[in-house]
Amino acid sequence: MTLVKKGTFAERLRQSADDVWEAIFAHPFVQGIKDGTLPMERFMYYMKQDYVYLIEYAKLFAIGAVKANDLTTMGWFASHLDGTLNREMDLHRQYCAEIGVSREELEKEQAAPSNLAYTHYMLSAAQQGSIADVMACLLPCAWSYYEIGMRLKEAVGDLEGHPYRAWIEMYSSEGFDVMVEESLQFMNAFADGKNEEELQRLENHFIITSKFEFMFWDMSYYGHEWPV
Ligand SMILES: Cc1ncc(C[n+]2csc(CCO)c2C)c(N)n1
Repeated sequence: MTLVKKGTFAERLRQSADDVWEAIFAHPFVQGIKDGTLPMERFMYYMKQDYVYLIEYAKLFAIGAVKANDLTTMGWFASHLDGTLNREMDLHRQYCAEIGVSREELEKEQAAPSNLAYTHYMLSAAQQGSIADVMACLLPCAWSYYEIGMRLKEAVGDLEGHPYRAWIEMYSSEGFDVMVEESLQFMNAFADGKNEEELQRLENHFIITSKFEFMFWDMSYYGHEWPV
């Protein structure tokens, strides 16, 4: 299940945020997806917020492509920019179409405070930093979803008739593990040769974006909106 190799920088990152990740796995929103008990109305709120999140998140792949030092890396970021916009977001468009929420309505969704803070933190760190900063911010998003997807699929077993089947299948699908594994390899390569101060900055990005992942689940479950 774990893709991380011992002694790598990625392992250091994973360990440094382990308590945050455990809180994510135990969160009632994630547990509710697993049991199928999460109210569909909360799930749809999450999907709409996630849709506008992904538009901003996808820009990190674009920044990564600009900051890449070779064509293989540039191509990897470009292909995931395409994948996010045209495949992952299709899942959201499909769920929304099923309950009568149009594409236009999805695009008009206003980001809630935690959502806006999360994407702005990543975009600022990515723009100011190197490709290593871009990857440290991107990683918790893809990697934590991979671990959630694997845990949920294992716990649920047969997904037939499960209300969140498409969601669980997307994040536990083959191909997604490849994406995460490649991200870890890039992270280790980008961290190579960096001094301790730089590594700590990357670790800090990883911990903060992991905490934002928790906040995204929390916001989706409790509906933390703008106070006025
Ligand atoms: C808040 C939030 N965090 C993580 C993901 C998952 N995710 C976003 S982009 C990507 C990689 C490939 O497109 C993955 C796995 C999400 N949807 N929403």
